[in-house]
Amino acid sequence: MDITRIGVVGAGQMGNGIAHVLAVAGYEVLLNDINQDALDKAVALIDRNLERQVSREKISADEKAAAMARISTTMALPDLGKTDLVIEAATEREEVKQKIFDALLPHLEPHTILTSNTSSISITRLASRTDRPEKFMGFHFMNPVPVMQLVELIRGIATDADTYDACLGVVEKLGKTAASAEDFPAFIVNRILVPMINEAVYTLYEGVGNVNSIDQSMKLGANHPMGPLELADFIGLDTCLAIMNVLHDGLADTKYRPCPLLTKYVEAGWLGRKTKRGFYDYRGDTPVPTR
Ligand SMILES: CC(=O)CC(=O)SCCNC(=O)CCNC(=O)[C@H](O)C(C)(C)COP(=O)(O)OP(=O)(O)OC[C@H]1O[C@@H](n2cnc3c(N)ncnc32)[C@H](O)[C@@H]1OP(=O)(O)O
Ligand SMILES: NC(=O)C1=CN([C@@H]2O[C@H](COP(=O)(O)OP(=O)(O)OC[C@H]3O[C@@H](n4cnc5c(N)ncnc54)[C@H](OP(=O)(O)O)[C@@H]3O)[C@@H](O)[C@H]2O)C=CC1
Repeated sequence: MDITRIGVVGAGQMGNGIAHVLAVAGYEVLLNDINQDALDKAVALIDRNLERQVSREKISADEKAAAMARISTTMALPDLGKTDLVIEAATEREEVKQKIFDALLPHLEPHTILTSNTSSISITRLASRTDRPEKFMGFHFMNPVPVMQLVELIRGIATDADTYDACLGVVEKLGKTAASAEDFPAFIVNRILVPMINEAVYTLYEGVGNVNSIDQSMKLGANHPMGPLELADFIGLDTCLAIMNVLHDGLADTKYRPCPLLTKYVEAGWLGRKTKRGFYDYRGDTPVPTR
């Protein structure tokens, strides 16, 4: 199947990165959000990240200009009706994603493939509530999208081979590597990574270490590029908590219970970098632990 126009729903940290790499690869991108401010910020951030790539000679100035010209934005979801593929990358809440699909489906052409960048939610369940479960699958990028090599591709129970192959073709055109994951809670990367982050929060909660010693231990002692609490702030504490809840509910095992301290940070609205406070406070020149 020939894919040329791609719709991206949600212009947060993942949506802007996804739009960026799709545009560089030559796709026409239509980026949607409910918030004009999020769209404006996403376009400004894409411009900045592309400029950094130009200055590091990863792409030319002409390639940057061509990529920017391929990105349009809209607050009207029906505008995505003319795309060949939609990648939904809105907030990690099933009811949010469900409402988006309900609103979008009447406008989609029959051939359009519908995918979700969800970190954890059942692809089969999301697909079952659409008119095209065979053309629905998980298209899971990693953060930061322009840097991370992997994309997890997750087939729902009804996803057909043509849909999988078309999405694989997009991943290959992006120069990224696909990993095929079965549709179980949080798939592969987050099934392993996010319980590790949750355990780091328990380590903090129980006073085994402080924010600095926990992050330093995993950076210097296990060669992780970021400490687990720094990484949690980078992913978003709301997203980490949502993933733990999906694991806990979906696998019915107490080993996945979210740490109460993670819940408390989310309740405070301290969601990490995106709200400037989480395990670290980002409002100054350098991040400072918040406890
Ligand atoms: C939650 C989920 O569903 C799934 C997930 O995504 S889980 C999260 C997965 N991601 C990770 O684990 C990231 C772990 N961290 C890292 O790999 C590294 O810290 C990092 C790549 C983010 C930054 O690396 P670093 O060496 O500290 O920084 P730095 O040297 O400044 O940047 C390295 C490159 O990344 C780019 N970069 C860094 N942050 C970026 C961002 N937010 N957006 C775009 N590009 C970025 C830089 O421009 C630089 O590019 P070049 O190599 O082309 O020069
Ligand atoms: N963060 C990460 O490291 C990763 C996240 N993901 C997944 O990607 C998705 C997005 O995450 P992320 O980008 O981090 O989240 P963000 O919170 O950064 O962005 C989500 C964006 O979606 C917008 N949004 C909310 N509701 C709607 C709607 N109905 N229509 C259109 N846009 C909407 C939000 O607007 P507003 O702010 O106004 O609510 C916000 O701009 C989630 O499913 C997440 O699990 C996948 C891989 C990695």
